[in-house]
Amino acid sequence: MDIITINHLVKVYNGHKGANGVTAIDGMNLNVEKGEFVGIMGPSGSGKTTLLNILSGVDKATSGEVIIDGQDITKLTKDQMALFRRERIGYIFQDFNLLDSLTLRENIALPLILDKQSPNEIEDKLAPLMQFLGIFDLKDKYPYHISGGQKQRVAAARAIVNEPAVVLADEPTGNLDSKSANQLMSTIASLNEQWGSTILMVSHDPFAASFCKRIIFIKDGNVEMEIRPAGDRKQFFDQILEAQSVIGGGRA
Ligand SMILES: Nc1ncnc2c1ncn2[C@@H]1O[C@H](COP(=O)(O)OP(=O)(O)OP(=O)(O)O)[C@@H](O)[C@H]1O
Repeated sequence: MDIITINHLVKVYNGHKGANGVTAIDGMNLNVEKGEFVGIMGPSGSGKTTLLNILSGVDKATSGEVIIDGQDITKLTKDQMALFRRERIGYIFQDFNLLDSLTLRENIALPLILDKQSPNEIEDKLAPLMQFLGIFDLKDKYPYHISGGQKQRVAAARAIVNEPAVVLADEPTGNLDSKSANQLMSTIASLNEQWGSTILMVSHDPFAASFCKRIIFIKDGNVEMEIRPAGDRKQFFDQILEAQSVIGGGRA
């Protein structure tokens, strides 16, 4: 079952009033199935951020359809989109965006509190998730009391606590050393494999991308090619490097 269906998506920046704008997305078609872990790669300027911004409703498509969990988000008003985003989309950001004045438990519960769920409902969702991620014993601590790796797991828990249709991750390993990047990607992969979350991740980093189950390479605002692992993760890493050498996609 598709959880994301993108049909003939076009995004032109500054194309109004007869001006020739910049075409960032150029008639893209793309499907993501429920439970997939998809990486989006491509050279600088190929349209990755624009695609993520449209999926998250930060930016409006110029034309085309973007159907997430049965809803064409291009048809939503600003307020409807804000609600849809809060209820149906989870995010993992580069800098985690945890709130220092809240405990870890409160940080994770925030989407549920905003959704006005009862304390019992919230507890029922939080406890198994925190246990799964190995952060249950830290629940009453504050972000400045815990390590970077633990912060990542709290951010991952917050991204999926309200069972979003899809989790969007934007360069999640961008600021991390290689050990932390490995830990974060293992956590994200376990959310996908064991918790069943659908994840779409934009990354320049072949190591991070090697945890994905499918990688879509975009170029000039369109899907150029896609690859799936032919063997283990090391082999997939080599496949990614090879694909990048064909179309470009390292940090320009
Ligand atoms: N707000 C904007 N106004 C005008 N043009 C824009 C805007 N944002 C992006 N663009 C252009 O759209 C194209 C796609 O940009 P985008 O940021 O989506 O690429 P990207 O693949 O995410 O690049 P990077 O890997 O460098 O982050 C580029 O030509 C860029 O210059």
